[in-house]
Amino acid sequence: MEDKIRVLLTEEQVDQKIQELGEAISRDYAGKEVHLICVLKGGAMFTCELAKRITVPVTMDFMSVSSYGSGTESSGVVRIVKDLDEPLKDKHVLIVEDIIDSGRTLAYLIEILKQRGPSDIRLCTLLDKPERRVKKQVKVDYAGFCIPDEFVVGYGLDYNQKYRNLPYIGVVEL
Ligand SMILES: O=P(O)(O)OC[C@H]1O[C@H](OP(=O)(O)OP(=O)(O)O)[C@H](O)[C@@H]1O
Ligand SMILES: Nc1nc2[nH]cnc2c(=O)[nH]1
Repeated sequence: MEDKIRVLLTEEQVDQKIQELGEAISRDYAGKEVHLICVLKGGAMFTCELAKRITVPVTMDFMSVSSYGSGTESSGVVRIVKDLDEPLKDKHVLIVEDIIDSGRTLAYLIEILKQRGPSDIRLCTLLDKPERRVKKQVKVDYAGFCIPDEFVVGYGLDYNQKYRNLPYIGVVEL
């Protein structure tokens, strides 16, 4: 059965925002190389679109983490399913996520990546749900949109593994 999806952010709004983020990142990293870390699976589409709009030299790596949780809640106990291929020593690391919700996944990830000796670590997310934050120490350097506490899909985000391919952000009307 098809779910009913209400559009929250159109494809044009998302494209425009990614362009702006790409420009801001290119300005801030002028004269440097930025090492993008894509957090799979949700971060894949956003990372690719963002990378296309960054004008400083870019390298990319991919990581997959699984957060033990029930339903739509993450628990903060995070397991690395696929680790990075490259070391982070002396790199300007930019973690790219589709969404920060409780902040549990990122709080854990930032702690383990810091131990690998990067020059600096920043965080870029397409969507932020600040009202939901449990881990207040997670500081978002680049946020596309702050959204209300609704379960969203599209642009990499899934509902039971579906809808990651939607070119817009929507809410599944249950
Ligand atoms: O701030 P938090 O409450 O920790 O939630 C955010 C995390 O949840 C989503 O991933 P998910 O576990 O759904 O995996 P997926 O990207 O493979 O779909 C998202 O990509 C973040 O990694
Ligand atoms: N698909 C999806 N995954 C999430 N993980 C944390 N918040 C969300 C959300 O709103 N949608």
